[in-house]
Amino acid sequence: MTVIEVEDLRKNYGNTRAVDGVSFTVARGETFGVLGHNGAGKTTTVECLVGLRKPDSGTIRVLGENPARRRRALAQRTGVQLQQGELPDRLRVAEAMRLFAAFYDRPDDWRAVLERWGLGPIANKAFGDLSGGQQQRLKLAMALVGGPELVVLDELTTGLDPVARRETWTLIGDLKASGTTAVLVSHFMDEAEELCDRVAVFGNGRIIALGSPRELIGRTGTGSLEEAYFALSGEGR
Ligand SMILES: Nc1ncnc2c1ncn2[C@@H]1O[C@H](COP(=O)(O)OP(=O)(O)OP(=O)(O)O)[C@@H](O)[C@H]1O
Repeated sequence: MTVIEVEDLRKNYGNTRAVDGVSFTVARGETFGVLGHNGAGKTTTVECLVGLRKPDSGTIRVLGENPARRRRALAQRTGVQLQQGELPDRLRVAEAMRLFAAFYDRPDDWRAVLERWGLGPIANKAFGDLSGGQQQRLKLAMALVGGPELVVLDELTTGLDPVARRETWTLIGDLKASGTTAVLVSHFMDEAEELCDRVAVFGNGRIIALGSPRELIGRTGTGSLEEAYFALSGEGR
């Protein structure tokens, strides 16, 4: 079943063509990577998917709904972690989970989610006292407490040290294994190669390549998704 369908999406900011005719689909259970350089149109696309921005034209269906019209209904079925997701420093882990669970009509048991994502031992710690990796783990748990059918994660591992990044990869692996559909926006090609079933490479508001990491590596005759990305996007090294 198709969870996301985007057809000829366009969005301008004044004279800037942020998204310029983007089409793709995401199947149920798929982990789909949205890749590309700064300003390529990734965040705008994802914001349209979750109903935070209204497209100028094109059609979007997420879980069968139009996000621009049905944002609230979709928010009950979707977990979102966008770039600017800071929490108050003094908010404790358990409080954050309880608060987020209250946004949903039928949330999972937040204590169980907290344990499942390894946050039990730090449940009483304040957000500001957590390590970067722990903060990301909490944000991921918050995105999942509603028991979503789809999660959208924007630059989940930006700013994390290598150990915390790997830990986060393991969490995403667990999420994948649970069958949850995921859209990952990332700058990191190694991450996308490891985690994503398919990726869309964005450039100047368009998709310049779409396929599994293996297909893109094969198509470009390169040895890694990072090399394939450079070959496809024409970015300098
Ligand atoms: N609110 C806004 N007002 C005006 N221009 C914007 C706005 N948001 C984004 N843009 C512009 O639209 C284009 C696409 O931006 P967008 O944030 O979607 O790209 P991105 O691929 O997510 O970039 P990054 O990796 O830096 O987050 C850029 O040229 C950006 O400067």
